[in-house]
Amino acid sequence: MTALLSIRDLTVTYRRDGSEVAALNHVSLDVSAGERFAIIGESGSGKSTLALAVAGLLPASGRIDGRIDWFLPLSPFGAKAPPSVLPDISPARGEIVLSSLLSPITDVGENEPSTELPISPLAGEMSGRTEGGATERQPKFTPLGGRDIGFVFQDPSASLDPVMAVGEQIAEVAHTHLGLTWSQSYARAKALLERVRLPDPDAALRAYPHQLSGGQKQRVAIAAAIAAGPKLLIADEATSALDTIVQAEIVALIRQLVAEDGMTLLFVSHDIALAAELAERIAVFRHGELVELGATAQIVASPRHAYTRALLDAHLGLDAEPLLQQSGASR
Ligand SMILES: Nc1ncnc2c1ncn2[C@@H]1O[C@H](COP(=O)(O)OP(=O)(O)OP(=O)(O)O)[C@@H](O)[C@H]1O
Repeated sequence: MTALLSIRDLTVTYRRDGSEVAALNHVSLDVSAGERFAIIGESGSGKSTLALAVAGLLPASGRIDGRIDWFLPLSPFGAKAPPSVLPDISPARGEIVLSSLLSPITDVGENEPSTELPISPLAGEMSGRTEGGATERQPKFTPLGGRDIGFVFQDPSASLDPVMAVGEQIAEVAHTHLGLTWSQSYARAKALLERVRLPDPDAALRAYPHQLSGGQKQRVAIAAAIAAGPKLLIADEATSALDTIVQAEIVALIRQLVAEDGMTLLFVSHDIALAAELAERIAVFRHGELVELGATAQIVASPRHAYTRALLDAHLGLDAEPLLQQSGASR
């Protein structure tokens, strides 16, 4: 499988009240294009930090070291993002590198003359390490939140604008990132509301978030996240606030949308059962460290790390059958 994302030696430290909190410690992993990849671990293990770092959404208090390399196909809408919507990545916070045409940087010279690439690996470099005195470069291209990366957060009430009709919120993504007219954008918003199976999409277009249930709001948030056709969908505890039945519906919806649109999924959850249901591979985090990474079947059937075993045991103690069935069904 072709890599979409390569993370190398990623370390994230937050500054808080004059002290430093290590959230991620020298994490390296690859995510393949088109795979469903889960990140699991207990609260505080660094899952959200990894998701935010990948999306370029870490808060200013987060210091990032290491590399995140992207292997994205070129956007037909131009390589340069409007500066106002660039993710918040400051030059001192690590290095994010983009390669194009789904070719790893090392392969660029072999497959395509780099002079013919609209975006060269160098031009795609987001920022240099300035603290060590290296040359600072202006951001020229970065995977763009909303266009290349769709992000679904745990709480849709916090991610949706309470005073904007949901149709407008979805249409705005399409208008901004796809260059559609407003009427085309609203047509796309309606089609997306149908795809996420909101009852009466016409009425839903004009609804405000407070008029929808928690599950319906999360469906709207998912519609907005995929409105520009991102390559990567990140769902960070996107079902955790929902009751079990709605949770299962949303997981099924995410699985379907990811398959239909050929997206890569980064599914962040504290729930190993949900992860096993959805993901092809699972990465287990503890205290900011990647302790185990493997195919879902291997993780569930023969975990190598005691911590993974403990997570499984904790789940099995509550509800043994579904996890095993779900992991079997996921393959
Ligand atoms: N903005 C922040 N400022 C300071 N420390 C933070 C910040 N965000 C996270 N942390 C700390 O970083 C560590 C990792 O947090 P993170 O939210 O990534 O973990 P998590 O596994 O996603 O947990 P949860 O499931 O509870 O969100 C924790 O110790 C947390 O307290």
